[in-house]
Amino acid sequence: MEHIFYRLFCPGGFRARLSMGRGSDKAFAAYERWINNYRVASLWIAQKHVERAVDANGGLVRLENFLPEFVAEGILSTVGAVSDEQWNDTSANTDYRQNNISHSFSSVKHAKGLDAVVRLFSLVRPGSLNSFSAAKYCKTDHIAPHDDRAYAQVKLDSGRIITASRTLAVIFYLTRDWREEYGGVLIDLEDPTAPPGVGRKYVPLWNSVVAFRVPRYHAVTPMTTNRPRYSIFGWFLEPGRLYELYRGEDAESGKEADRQGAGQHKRHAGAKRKSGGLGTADDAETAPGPGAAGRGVETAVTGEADTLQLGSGAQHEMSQKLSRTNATQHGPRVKRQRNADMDRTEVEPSWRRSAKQRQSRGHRQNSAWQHQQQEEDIMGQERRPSNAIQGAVGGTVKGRGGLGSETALGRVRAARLPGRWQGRRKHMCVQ
Ligand SMILES: O=C(O)CCC(=O)C(=O)O
Ligand SMILES: [Fe+2]
Repeated sequence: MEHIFYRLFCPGGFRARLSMGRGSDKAFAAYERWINNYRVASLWIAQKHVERAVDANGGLVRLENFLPEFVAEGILSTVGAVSDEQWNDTSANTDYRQNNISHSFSSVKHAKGLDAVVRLFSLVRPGSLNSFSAAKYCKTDHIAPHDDRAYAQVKLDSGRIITASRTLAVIFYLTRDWREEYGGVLIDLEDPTAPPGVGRKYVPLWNSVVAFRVPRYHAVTPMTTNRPRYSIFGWFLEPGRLYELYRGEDAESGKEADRQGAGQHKRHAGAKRKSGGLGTADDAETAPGPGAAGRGVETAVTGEADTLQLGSGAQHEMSQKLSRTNATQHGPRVKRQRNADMDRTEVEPSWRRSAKQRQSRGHRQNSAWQHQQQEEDIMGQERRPSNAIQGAVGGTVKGRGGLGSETALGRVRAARLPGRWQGRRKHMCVQ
């Protein structure tokens, strides 16, 4: 309940809107032109070479000044203008019977102008399945250690359902002048240069991206300020079960890990949690933060709907209902939970529109190329899976994201995964 209380004092969009300052209408219009211009946006993102940078930096990288300043401002205005009612509560308590760990924040996938933002970040890995949302952390919000491992079942246009795994996490920070003492610090628990169990701190930096390969243990420290911490976060997925998922055997070791540390996350033990519930339709708006971490096998069984989005050009869509399986993997000594929520990324309409416009203007080739490219990317994977993916789909292969990272995991002192999504409960964030 504590986090709900603090959200009452977590000022929202009004202030963010002002942040564009004088002439903000003009600036915002320029932002809208930029973000809706596929060629400009895709070239900009492409020259960031995010994945190359991730690999060159041991699996996690921070890229500063990621977007043109006025674009970052425009995104902050867009996210800041999301109303309190639109933010979805994304929280759970530590509850070993429910196999939950502590996390809380607010998230939203669909709001005015947000589709364009989500679409922009899909360009980090064009033509791939992805799932992005906006996040807002208020005082006491946090995420306990987790590794983001998760599956999603994706229904292709052909009707075939494939399982996909998160493989790359991307977070874009909208935090001006943030200070460590405000909390909300990202801790990379697998940085080889950091003391074991302590990790490396990434104080959220305005207009920066942190990207890392999944799985990778990390956490967000509890917020101590009423200043909202806004971000865009999400994952790219690849076909196949590319790592093992938790099966529940390690619940006891998770308890042990909990005893050993990360005690600050227990502060939310009193929060209300929807008991045993699977995701509701509204959970689709709830972003898959902590590892959809927990979104578990139950969901798959019940076959809840989900839609993921194809990155890049955007004319093509996976407008599918997905029955969802989500779970994440833990190494030894790791607490894990599973729960249900949904993660629906609708197709971005405006680029699709502009594609049509381009076609009607005789620029067919460009948009047709994008469409075909995406279709080949996904369908090709479906028709001609790599050996790794074939094996993974068969459920026998530990993919590159799996327990191969056991060495690193061994250094994680206390790792617990976030818990059950709370579903419909909305936030009250007032000025
Ligand atoms: O916002 C961050 O710094 C990390 C968020 C995160 O780990 C998540 O949403 O799973
Ligand atoms: Fe995460």
